[in-house]
Amino acid sequence: MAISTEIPQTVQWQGKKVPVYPMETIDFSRLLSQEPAELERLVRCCQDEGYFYLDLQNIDGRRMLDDQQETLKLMHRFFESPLEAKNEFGLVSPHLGYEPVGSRTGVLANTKDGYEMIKVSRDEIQKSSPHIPAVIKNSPDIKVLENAIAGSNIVTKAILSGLSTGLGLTGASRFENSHRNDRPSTSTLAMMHYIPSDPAKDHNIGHQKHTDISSLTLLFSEQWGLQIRPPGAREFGFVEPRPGTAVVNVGDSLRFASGHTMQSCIHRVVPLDPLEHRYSIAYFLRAENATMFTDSEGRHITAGQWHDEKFFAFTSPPELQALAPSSMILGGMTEEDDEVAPVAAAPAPVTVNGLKETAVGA
Ligand SMILES: O=C(O)CCC(=O)C(=O)O
Ligand SMILES: [Fe+2]
Repeated sequence: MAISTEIPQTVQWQGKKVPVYPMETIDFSRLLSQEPAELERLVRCCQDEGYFYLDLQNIDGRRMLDDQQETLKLMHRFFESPLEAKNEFGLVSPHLGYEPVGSRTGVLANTKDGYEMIKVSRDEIQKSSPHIPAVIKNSPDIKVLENAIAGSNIVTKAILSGLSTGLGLTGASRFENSHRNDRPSTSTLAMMHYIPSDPAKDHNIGHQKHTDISSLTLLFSEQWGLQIRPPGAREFGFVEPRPGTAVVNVGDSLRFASGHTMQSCIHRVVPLDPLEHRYSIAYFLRAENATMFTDSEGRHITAGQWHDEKFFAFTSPPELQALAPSSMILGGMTEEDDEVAPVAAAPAPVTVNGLKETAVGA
C-alpha cells in the first residue's frame, strides 16, 4: 500500500498534539459480493496495517447499525443497575460474565483499568438457560443480544471469507474452516462502559495497550478514546469515530493462521474527555478451540490454550505480566522505538506522550 503523504490531523490531548491516523474504508456490500478490487484492498489492509473502517451504511449493513443502537440502550440499563445485579454470576469464564471497574491493569503506570464489562458468548446465548444476569435476561433483551451476536458473526465471517478468497485459499485451507459455527469457540460479545476519569488525579484509567486474542474484532463506538499504534509508527494516535462504520482489526489468531503475514493491531483506550462516560461494543470472532497455531515463540498451541494464557496475562498485575513471554501481550508484534525504550519488554514504566504508560498491555 502506498505510504500516505497526507499530513495527519491531530487532536490536543494531555497538553500535546496527538495524531489521528487515517484508515482505509472497506464497503460491506462490495465485500459481500466478493468484488475483486475490494478483496484486494481488504487483503492489503490486513497485511500492511491490521485495521480498517467497515462501511455499514448500505442496505446489507444497516441492520447491524440498528443492532448497535439497541445494544447501547440495553447497556445503559445494565450498567446503571446495582453492582449486585450486574455481578449476579461474576466472571463465569474469561469470555463470559461481568468484570467490575479495576479488574485489570490500567493504561498508565500505577493505574487500574477504567471500565466495567459484560461479555455474552456466542456458544452461551444458544443454551436453554444462559448465564446472563436477570436484569437483561428477559426475552426482548435476549433477542437484542442474539441479533448483535448473529449479525456480528455474519459480518466477521464475510470478512474472513473475503480474505480467504483474496489470498486464493481453497478447500480446507480457507480460514472459515477453522471457524466453523457448530464447533466450540470463545467467540464473544463484549459490552464496555468506561467511567469518567482524569489522568491527573484518578487511578482507574482506560484500557491497557494490547493486541486482541481474536481472529477479527468488530468494534462499535460513537465516542473518541481508541488509540492505535500502526506498524512502524513511533507513537499512539487516535482513531476518529465515523458514523455508519465499525472499526475492524486483525487479532493474534489470524496473524498466526496467516503465517504471521497479517498485522495484529496494537491498540489501547484513553480518556480524551475526562468528564465523559464512554460505551463500546466489541465482537471477538475467535477460532475453534481445537485449532492449532504456531505462536510468536514458535510453540504449537491450540486457540483455546492461547486464549487462556493471554487472558491470564491480561488480568495479572504488572509484575506477573512482566514474566510472560514478551510476545504474549502484543501477539509477536514489535514496536518501533520512540523517544523512550521499547515498552513491550520493559517492566518499568516508560514515558509516552509525556505520560507514564504501563509497560505491558491490556
Ligand atoms: O473500547 C474500545 O474501544 C476497545 C476495547 C478493546 O480494545 C478490547 O476490548 O479488546
Ligand atoms: Fe482490544
